[in-house]
Amino acid sequence: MITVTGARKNYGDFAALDDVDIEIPSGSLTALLGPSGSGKSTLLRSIAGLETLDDGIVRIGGDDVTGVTPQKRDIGFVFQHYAAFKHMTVRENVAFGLKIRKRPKTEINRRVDELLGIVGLDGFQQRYPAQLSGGQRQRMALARALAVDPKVLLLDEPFGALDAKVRADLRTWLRRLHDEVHVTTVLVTHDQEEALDVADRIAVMNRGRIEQVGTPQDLYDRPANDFVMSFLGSVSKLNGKLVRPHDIRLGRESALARDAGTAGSVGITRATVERVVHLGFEVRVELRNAATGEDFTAQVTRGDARALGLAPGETVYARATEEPALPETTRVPIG
Ligand SMILES: Nc1ncnc2c1ncn2[C@@H]1O[C@H](COP(=O)(O)OP(=O)(O)OP(=O)(O)O)[C@@H](O)[C@H]1O
Repeated sequence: MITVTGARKNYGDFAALDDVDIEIPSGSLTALLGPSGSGKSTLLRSIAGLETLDDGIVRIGGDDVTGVTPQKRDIGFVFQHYAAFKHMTVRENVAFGLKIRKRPKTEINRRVDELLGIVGLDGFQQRYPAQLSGGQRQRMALARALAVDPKVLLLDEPFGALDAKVRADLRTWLRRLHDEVHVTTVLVTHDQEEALDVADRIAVMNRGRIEQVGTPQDLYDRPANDFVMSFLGSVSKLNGKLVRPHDIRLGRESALARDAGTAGSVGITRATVERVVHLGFEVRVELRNAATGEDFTAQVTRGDARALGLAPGETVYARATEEPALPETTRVPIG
C-alpha cells in the first residue's frame, strides 16, 4: 500500500499539489489521470522521492519514506523518454541494477532472461538500444525497472512518445504483465482511454487536487462531478445538462413519441441534423437544438443512422435515455 497524506507542493505561488490524500492498494494498477499541469507527475515524483514535498507524508508498505532518498525507496521508475545506456546491450541494460547490487552472475543471467521473456524481448539480449523500436525500448525499460524486484513500479507516461497503434499494443501488454507480476503500479497518463483500458483504479486529478478515485466503471457510471464526467469519455450538453452522446436517442417524431409517452412531452428535443460523421461501426450526429440553437452531439449505431435516414437539414427528435448520474457531492472519500 502506498499512502500519501496532506501532500502540498508549491512552485512560487502555484500549487502543483494542493492537499492531496490518496491510498494506492498493494498489487493494484492505479492510473493518475488528468489534464496537462494537473499535478500527476509531481505526485508520482513525490512518491518516488524525486520531488520534496512542502508538506505531507508518503508511506510505502507502512513505512514513512518522506525523508528517504529515491535509491532507498525500493521503487522502479520508467519515464516517457527512457534513458538507456547506449553502449550497453539489452542484457547489460536490464542487468545493470542487479550488477551494482553485486548479485551472483548466474542469478543475474537467469533473472534477465526471465524478464526479457515476460516483456516479449526474448532473443534481443545482444542488441543495442539503437537497434530497438520505441515500443521495444520501453519494454526494455520496464524489464530494467522490474529487475531489482521493486515494491512499487512508477510509470510516467511510459508510452507517451509512441504512435497510437504501438501504444494500444503496449497497454494490453502492460495489463498482462501486471496480472503476472502483481507489483503495485502507478501509471501517469492524460489519456482517458489508456486509463480505462489498463487500470483497475483511476484517480482523476485537476489543478493539484484529486477529484475522485474509483474503478473505471465507477468513474464512468457515477462521476462525482462535471469535471470527472467530461474527462472520462465524451459528453454533450442537452438542454443545459451533461449527457453522454451514446445516451441520446434519436427518432422521427412518431417513433420517439411512442417511446417517451406523448409527442411534445418533457425531455423530447426537436433538433436539426447539421452533420453526420461515419466512425466505422458508430455514427456521430451533430445536431442543433431547434428551441435553444445550442449544438449537441449524439452517437448512434450505423444501423440506427441508416434506419432513420439521417442527413443534414433533416429534423429529428432527441431524448436523453438516462439522467446523468451526478450526485450533489463533488468529492468522494478516498480509499
Ligand atoms: N520545477 C518546476 N518549477 C516550476 N513549476 C513546475 C515545476 N515542475 C512542475 N511545475 C508546474 O507544476 C504543475 C504541475 O506539473 P506536473 O508535471 O505535475 O503536471 P502533470 O499533470 O504531470 O502535467 P503533464 O501531463 O503536462 O506532465 C504545472 O503547471 C507545471 O508547470
